[in-house]
Amino acid sequence: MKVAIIGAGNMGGAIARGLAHGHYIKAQDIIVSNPSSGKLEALKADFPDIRTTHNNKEASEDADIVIIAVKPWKVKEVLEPLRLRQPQILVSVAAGLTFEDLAHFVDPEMPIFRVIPNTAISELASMTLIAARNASDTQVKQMIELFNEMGMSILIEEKQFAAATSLTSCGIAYVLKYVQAAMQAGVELGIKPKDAMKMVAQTVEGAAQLLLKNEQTHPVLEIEKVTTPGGITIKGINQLEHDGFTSAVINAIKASM
Ligand SMILES: NC(=O)C1=CN([C@@H]2O[C@H](COP(=O)(O)OP(=O)(O)OC[C@H]3O[C@@H](n4cnc5c(N)ncnc54)[C@H](OP(=O)(O)O)[C@@H]3O)[C@@H](O)[C@H]2O)C=CC1
Ligand SMILES: O=C(O)[C@@H]1CCC=N1
Repeated sequence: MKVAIIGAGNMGGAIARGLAHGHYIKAQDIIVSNPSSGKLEALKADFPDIRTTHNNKEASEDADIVIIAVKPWKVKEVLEPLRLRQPQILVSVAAGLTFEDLAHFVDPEMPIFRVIPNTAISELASMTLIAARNASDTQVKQMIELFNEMGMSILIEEKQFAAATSLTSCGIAYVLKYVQAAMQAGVELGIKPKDAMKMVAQTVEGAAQLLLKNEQTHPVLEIEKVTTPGGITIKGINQLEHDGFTSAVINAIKASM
C-alpha cells in the first residue's frame, strides 16, 4: 500500500516517521511532499528509503492513501488540483475542517477520514482520533491499525470531534502546563529543574499507566489509594480545589472547542 503525505511539518513529518518506524507500511512506499527542502532533507536523513518531492501531484497520483497535513486554510488550494478520487482514500489531519468541507475539494463519494493525532505522535505515543465517511469496515479497521502503530487510536463520530480534540490534541498542552507548574514549585523548593522535570514527567506517565492498564479503575479510586486520612496528600488536594483547579481545567477544555 502506498501512502502520500502532503506537508512535512510537525504533523506530516511525525506521521511519516511513525509510519516508517511501524510494520504496516514500508518506508519505500511513503512519499512526502513539501514546498521547502529542509524538512524533507531531515526526513531523508532519518529514513533514507522514504521518497520526497516538492510536487504534490507527483506524490499523490499513485498513492492509495493521501494524508493532507497542511494548515487548515491551505487545504482547499492544495487538495483541489490533486483531483483525488476512489479507490484512493483521503486522510485529513486539518483541525476544524468537516467532512462536508473536505468533500467539496475531492470526489465527494470517496472514502474520507478525519484524523487528529497529538504531538506525542513523534514518540509513537499519540492519542489519535479517527472519524470515517464513505469507508468500508475493512478500511476503518485498516486506519485504526495504521494509527495504532503511532500510539493509541479511537474511532468516534464527527460530532464528538471538537470536544475530543480539546481533550487530546490541546490536552497535551494542558498536561504540560501542569508539569511546568509542578516543576516551578519543585525548583522553588530546591530541586534542580532537570530532576524536577523527570520526577513530574514520570509521575504523569505512572498516573496514565494506572488508568490505561486497569480497565476497572477510575481516577477517584487511584486518588483514594494515595490519600491517607489526616495525611499530606489531602492537604494538597483540598488546596487545589480551593484554588479552582477542577473548574480551571473544565473551562480550559471548553474554551478550546
Ligand atoms: N500541531 C498539532 O498539535 C496538531 C495539528 N493538526 C493539524 O495538522 C495540520 C498541520 O499542522 P502542523 O503540522 O502543526 O503545521 P506545520 O506548519 O508544522 O506544517 C505544515 C506544513 O505544510 C507545508 N506546506 C505549506 N504549503 C504547502 C503546499 N502548498 N503543499 C504542500 N505542503 C505545504 C509547510 O511547508 P513549509 O514550511 O515549507 O511552508 C509545512 O511543512 C493543520 O491542519 C493542523 O490543524 C492536527 C492535530 C494536532
Ligand atoms: O491549537 C490548534 O489550533 C491545533 C489544533 C489542535 C491542536 N493544535
